[in-house]
Amino acid sequence: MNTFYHSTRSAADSVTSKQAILAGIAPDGGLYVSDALGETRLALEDVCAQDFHATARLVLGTLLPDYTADELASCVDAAYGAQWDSEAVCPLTPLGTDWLLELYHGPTCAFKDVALQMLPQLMSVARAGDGRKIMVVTATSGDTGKAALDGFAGVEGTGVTVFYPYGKVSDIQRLQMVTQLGGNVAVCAVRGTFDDCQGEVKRIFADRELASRLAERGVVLSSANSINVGRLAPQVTYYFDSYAQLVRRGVVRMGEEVTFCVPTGNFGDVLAGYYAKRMGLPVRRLVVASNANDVLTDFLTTGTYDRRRDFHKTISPSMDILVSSNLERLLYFASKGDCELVTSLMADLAEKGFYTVPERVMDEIRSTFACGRADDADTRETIFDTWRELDVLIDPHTAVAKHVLDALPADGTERVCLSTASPYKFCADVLAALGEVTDGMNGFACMDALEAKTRTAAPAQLSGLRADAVLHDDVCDRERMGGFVESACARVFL
Ligand SMILES: N[C@@H](CCOP(=O)(O)O)C(=O)O
Repeated sequence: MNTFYHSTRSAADSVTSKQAILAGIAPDGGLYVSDALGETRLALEDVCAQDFHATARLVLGTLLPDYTADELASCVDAAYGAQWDSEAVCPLTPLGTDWLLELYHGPTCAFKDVALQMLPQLMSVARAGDGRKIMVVTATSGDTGKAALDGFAGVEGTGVTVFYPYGKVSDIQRLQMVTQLGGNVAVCAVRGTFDDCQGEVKRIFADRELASRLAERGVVLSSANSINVGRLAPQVTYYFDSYAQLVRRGVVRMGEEVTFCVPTGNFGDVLAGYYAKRMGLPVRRLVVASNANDVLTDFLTTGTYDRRRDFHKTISPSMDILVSSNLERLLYFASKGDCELVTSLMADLAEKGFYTVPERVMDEIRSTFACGRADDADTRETIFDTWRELDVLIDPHTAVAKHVLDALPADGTERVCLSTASPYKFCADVLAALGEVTDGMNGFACMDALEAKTRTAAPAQLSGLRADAVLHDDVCDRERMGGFVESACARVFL
């Protein structure tokens, strides 16, 4: 057996990437990592000469080595087909003197589709011949939820349960989730924050009694969040592919370094950029852009990660996160695989609410990562200026990243701003940022007004929501989430 992945908190037990994907999270609460990361560097000449699909096969073949080439080829074809409204999948377009990497051309209009059109394919291959059924339990601050629902709806042998924070996602994000069709889906709002949802989902994964009750029915739990390596690996593709687009446009010479700026919440997206760098992509800087929930900016500046702070509800809700799960993977790699250190830092976070990282590890992190923040006023101003000066309509998360990028001193590299969602998912706040009065207007009135003002068109899958019935109206407290998952398993699988 090709043993390849182990927990960030212990290297004692290894599993294949298929097993890691089915499990979602390691039994000790750590995240699955591979010490082979960086051993195989992708040939840039190949990457620059091929399309997104071929690069996806190359990236996944490197990170998930126990999948066969044929298995990956059919996963890639199924994940990146006609459900995308751009043949390029993730096109790169000019943004003034920088570049916009448009990651929202998939079925749910957010970057999560890149991985969540793929994860169900990877899981189906991994569970072939395994009679167990999988309930994919997902916490979302707005985008992952719908992308997971869309990806897993109707997939044989799997179910998907999504928890989102009540009143803390945009109107359109909520409607995308609560109108989801499918006999294997469940959606529930939670009175609390995304961190409450994610924290409880992790506790549910660790609940041995629940696991044994579900096992009696042949059900196991897994994750569609970026804690699952099957979520993370597909996101590496667009870093390589965007670099290839820059080379093909003639603005970057092969081998020349590039800077990426990433709107960041759970740290999965920017970590995928770090994986790309370790796999040979010439990256000068990965810039972590935060909104007013700037725990990562403070961490990268001071070396102390401190979640004991006020939570801010912002106009970039998908980033309203104070516990960025994937930072644990970066700590593992930056400490050169020090599981003991990672375990003690995570224990400090759980018990004291903060941890401080040794300076040598911070030096390693800072050699690649930069950071910055944008509050809501900065975000609105950036949406307004970008539209007025560049004729480019961007969503609030992208605006956070653009604000941070604009504030950085130029470093001579070409710079790519990751655009993580369609502005129409946040039409009320985008319309208001453009100077329009939105009082008393619902999401669809704002959508119509935004189309009229900007002469752009809302994606059909968002404007079509107005005709869809609300199918999921459950709301619960954090303590009831485990019970909700168990009932969902009973309904979906029995
Ligand atoms: N920003 C996310 C939060 C979950 O992050 P993930 O990448 O780990 O799924 C969201 O929009 O749900």
